[in-house]
Amino acid sequence: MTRLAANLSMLFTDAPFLDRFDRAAAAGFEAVEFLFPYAHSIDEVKARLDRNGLSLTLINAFAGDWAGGERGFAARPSKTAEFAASLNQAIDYATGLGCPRIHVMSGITADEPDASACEAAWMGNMRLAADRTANAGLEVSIEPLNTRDMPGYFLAHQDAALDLIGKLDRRNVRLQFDVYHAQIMDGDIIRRIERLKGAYGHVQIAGVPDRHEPDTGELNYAAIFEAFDRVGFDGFLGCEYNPRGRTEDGLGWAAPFLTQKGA
Ligand SMILES: O=C(O)C(=O)[C@@H](O)CO
Ligand SMILES: [Mg+2]
Repeated sequence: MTRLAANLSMLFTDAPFLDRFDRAAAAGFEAVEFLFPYAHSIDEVKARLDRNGLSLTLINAFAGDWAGGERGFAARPSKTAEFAASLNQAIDYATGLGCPRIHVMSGITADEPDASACEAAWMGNMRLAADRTANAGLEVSIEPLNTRDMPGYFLAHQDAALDLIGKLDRRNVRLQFDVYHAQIMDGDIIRRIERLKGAYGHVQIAGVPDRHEPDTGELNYAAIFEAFDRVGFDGFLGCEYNPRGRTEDGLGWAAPFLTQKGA
């Protein structure tokens, strides 16, 4: 069964962040995800989830100066203190908000002088993340990002991320399988959904190549939804795209999977 989560960092962005929860629920979503809730208290965010009966599927740990180009710390040898602080904060939010999963970003490492030091930093930081989140009953996700949108990011390919997860040897770290990034970098989406079954705990979707609604472009999302069903994926598909216009006007493709309000 296809279950959708609205990504509130990208959908309904004509409204202030806290009002996006109301808009997502009114549009028929039962779940949401977002990158960084940290400008708001846990209580403020929880009140919006509760009053709309929404569950939360994913948050990101703080990733640094986003506008300045930072994209997390895990693979950056000089940022271990920032990493630990962002992890503790994210665990507090995830626990307080009933969110099962934290996306921990690895960082831009293209300019780091020593690639092996980046991998060593990643291993150490991610083991810390895995162990602390496991104690809190949470999962960590890592996400390869396409090099067109995110040049220099530490993780770009699905198989490379899987290799790192294998070396990490922690059961609560899994892939965040973003179909948009995976198609741009690796392709072979249906076979990949089958082959990586169990290795991804969260999925995100968007049209390719423009990152708009998943109803145009080079991917056949009806077949992709069927493939996730066929392999028994029972998590949420995060709608992480830039709407072509007002979010609600572009939700025709999602209508079969949204709660019909007033029905
Ligand atoms: O850009 C994406 O895709 C995401 O999922 C964000 O969390 C940033 O990595
Ligand atoms: Mg994503």
